[in-house]
Amino acid sequence: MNIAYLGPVGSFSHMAAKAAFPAENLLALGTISEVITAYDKKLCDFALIPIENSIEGTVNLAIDTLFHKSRAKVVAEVVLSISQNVLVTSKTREIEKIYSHPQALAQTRNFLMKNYPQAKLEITDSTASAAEFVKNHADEAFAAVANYEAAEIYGLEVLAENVQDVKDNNTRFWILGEVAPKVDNLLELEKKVSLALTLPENLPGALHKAISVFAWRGIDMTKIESRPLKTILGEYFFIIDLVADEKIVYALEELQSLGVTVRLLGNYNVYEA
Ligand SMILES: O=C(O)C(=O)C[C@]1(C(=O)O)C=C[C@@H](O)C=C1
Repeated sequence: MNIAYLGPVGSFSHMAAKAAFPAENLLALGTISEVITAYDKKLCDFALIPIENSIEGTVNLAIDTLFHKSRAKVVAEVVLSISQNVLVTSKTREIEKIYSHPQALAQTRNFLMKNYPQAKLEITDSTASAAEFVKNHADEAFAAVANYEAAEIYGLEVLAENVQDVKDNNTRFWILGEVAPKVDNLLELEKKVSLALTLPENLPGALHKAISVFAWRGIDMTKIESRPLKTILGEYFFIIDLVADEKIVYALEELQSLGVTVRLLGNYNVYEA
């Protein structure tokens, strides 16, 4: 089986993909959009994308691409503990530029500002591509924020370790596929259902009415987030995560009668990597 993920090797997505699919063929792609497109074009059996981090929140590019450009279904979630490190080619130079994925720079913002106030922050498509870039510019005073494995893979030195601003740092990854993958090696944490709701116009209190269908049935909502519909300013869709519950089917019927458009993103098991 082929599993697409945000590469290159040594990214956190790579770690999550290895944890969920230790014996499968892993396909490193350059961007999150490319990973989703590869799945949509059936170039892989499963695709793994980062969705949300405990410090920095939703990975907007992933949610937006999934909602606006794809019909892919979420068939599993993997939660990975994230430890960020500052990687360099030489420990003796004053760092001029620090490269990383925006999520990783955000997770280490305070540490970087305090310890390298002179350094410019530069965005890359992944933490591992930052490490690769720093390796390929070994004569420059550059650093990458990336994981420990990337230091080994790209032959970089670890200048500072475990530098995220909140020590307990976790990222959720969604696995896109047609059927739930066999993930026997990981601990199952819970079962969830994720929905994307679009509210009808001209319905006062539409969001209140929509989420009340879960509240009065005692269905546990673990996340709600709005993202722009990309139509006009002030129009949104809502991502809702629920703890799996057999009453959800009735809640969906009620949403339909309210005129709420519901897309079932997935009904899946959550695993700890
Ligand atoms: O850049 C990587 O290594 C990724 O796999 C992406 C990503 C993300 O988008 O959140 C994954 C986990 C970490 O939170 C930082 C970056």
